[in-house]
Amino acid sequence: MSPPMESKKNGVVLNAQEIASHRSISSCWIVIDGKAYDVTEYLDEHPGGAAVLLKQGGTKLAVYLLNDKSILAALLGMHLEAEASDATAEFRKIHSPDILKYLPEYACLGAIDAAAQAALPISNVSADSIDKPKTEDGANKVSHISSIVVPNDFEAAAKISMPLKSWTYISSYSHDGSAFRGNLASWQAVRFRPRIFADVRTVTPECRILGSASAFPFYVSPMGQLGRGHAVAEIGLVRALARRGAHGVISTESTVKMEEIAAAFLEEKKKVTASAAAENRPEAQLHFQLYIPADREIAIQRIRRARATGVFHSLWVTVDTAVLGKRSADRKLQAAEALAASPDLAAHAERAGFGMLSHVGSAQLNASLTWEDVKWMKQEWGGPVVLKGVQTAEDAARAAELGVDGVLLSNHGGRQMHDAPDALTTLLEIRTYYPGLVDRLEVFVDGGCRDGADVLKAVALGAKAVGVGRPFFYALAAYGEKGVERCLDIFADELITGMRLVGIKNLDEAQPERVNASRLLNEMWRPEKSRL
Ligand code: HEM
Ligand SMILES: Cc1cc2nc3c(=O)[nH]c(=O)nc-3n(C[C@H](O)[C@H](O)[C@H](O)COP(=O)(O)O)c2cc1C
Repeated sequence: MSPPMESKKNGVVLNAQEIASHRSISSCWIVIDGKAYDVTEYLDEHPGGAAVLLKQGGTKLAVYLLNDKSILAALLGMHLEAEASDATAEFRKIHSPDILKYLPEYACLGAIDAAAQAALPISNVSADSIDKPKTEDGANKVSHISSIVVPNDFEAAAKISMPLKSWTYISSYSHDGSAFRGNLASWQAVRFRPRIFADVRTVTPECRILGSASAFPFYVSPMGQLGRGHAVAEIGLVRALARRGAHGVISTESTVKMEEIAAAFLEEKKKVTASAAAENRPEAQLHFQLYIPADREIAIQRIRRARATGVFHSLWVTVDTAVLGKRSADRKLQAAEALAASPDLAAHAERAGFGMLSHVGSAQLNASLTWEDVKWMKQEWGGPVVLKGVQTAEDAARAAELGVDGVLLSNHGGRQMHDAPDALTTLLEIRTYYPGLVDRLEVFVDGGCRDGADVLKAVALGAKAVGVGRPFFYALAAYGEKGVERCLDIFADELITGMRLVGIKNLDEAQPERVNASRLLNEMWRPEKSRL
């Protein structure tokens, strides 16, 4: 990206009229937080597409520093409705607070003065401005939370309550969804072998995750951009976790600053500590998920910031994202949005399905990582490290050799390599070819788990805990933090009922013979048969 002509304006105070005149594909300026940015050269690189930026051209995004509005509301326990008319709210609910770092320095044209700021029109274009197709029966009311009884019920509620673009972001998968569907199917391919006469009046699903007590062997997976679901965003999530004594992993791409998430979590935890201690319940715990950007310095700063909060127990480094997977549904929407925005964007719309367009820019991800990088990450963090997105037994074994504390077998919810294995099959691979490995490091699985009882299947096969993603995003989107609490309750209830019906009093009794995984074993990779 070469510096545009306007960069020479750097440092000069710009007036409103001048800014307002830059709203085309050949020159597009936007104002964020009292500063003008020339995003002309960024139009083609913006992972959210050119159309959304062009629609903001020549206007100001009147930035409330996110913390002022949505966080305050969250802390006060208010349910703040998303502000459809304020583009800043749109900007903030999609992007992590650090996002402007990805614009090159020369894109910042400089501060604008108060008079110019006041004279500029406020953008009121929503980033979610694409109309939703009408539902078949025309019903568009989210049902009462009491009608949500299984995790999948949240999906329908979220679909009704969310704008199409945000809904697509959460529900989509890469390519045609074969890994996504494989994940869902894998859980049903394993059956229980229930035992009778086990006196299951009292059962406990408590366990330890990386040395820290957990009420359940499941946790909320890291998901970026929770602000797109609900104004309470990550704050609502961690407050619900604190109240239920559950574990959750916080994404690098969170819409709220990690320090604010940590503070809200601590505050809520303080309120419930006494009752947790009285009932002898484990306390909630947060972990931090790290995307490693191309610039190692940025990664190190991120790790240090996370560590400095003193809240995150472990670091989960995502290793399945050398580049972003091909998210077909998002790409189609971006193309449609560009075409609808302006005929000038036809060429852009055609390119939206390829390359950098509709991908996270290369600066955010890092395609050059090798096993060597594990050393500095471990050193920087200085606590438990988990590799998130391991997909073969060999890589899990290599991680153990390097002294990594855990591996999460995952295909990113079917959002990365579209023909990737499901986590349960990879777990079977580990048990078959490296039988001692589950005792050398903690093995986690995620992808497609939609039933609390299913968690027990993974534990029986040697997993420490199961990550659950989309159901919690949907729950938050449809019902705010109350939805997250209900989703946790549903998973816990199903798990405990499952333990009783299978005849398991505690998780030590969840051993491989309690499940029949023959169908998945049939599909497992067998080197002796694969040699060509
Ligand atoms: C000018 C500064 C901006 C930068 C540097 C920027 C950067 C990015 C980046 C890196 C992403 C990838 C997702 C992420 O990591 O968060 C993204 C996605 C997106 N951005 Fe921006 N953005 C900017 C402005 C805007 C504005 C003003 C809007 C509209 C209000 C917008 C709307 C979107 C949308 C809709 C997505 C797609 C999210 C998805 O569906 O995956 N962006 N942007
Ligand atoms: C909307 C969405 C956002 C996600 N964001 C991240 C992320 O920021 N970092 C990450 O490592 N994984 C991310 N993931 C992957 C999840 O952590 C997890 O691996 C996956 O969702 C599990 O599959 P499930 O949604 O079927 O339960 C995301 C998944 C979804 C659905």
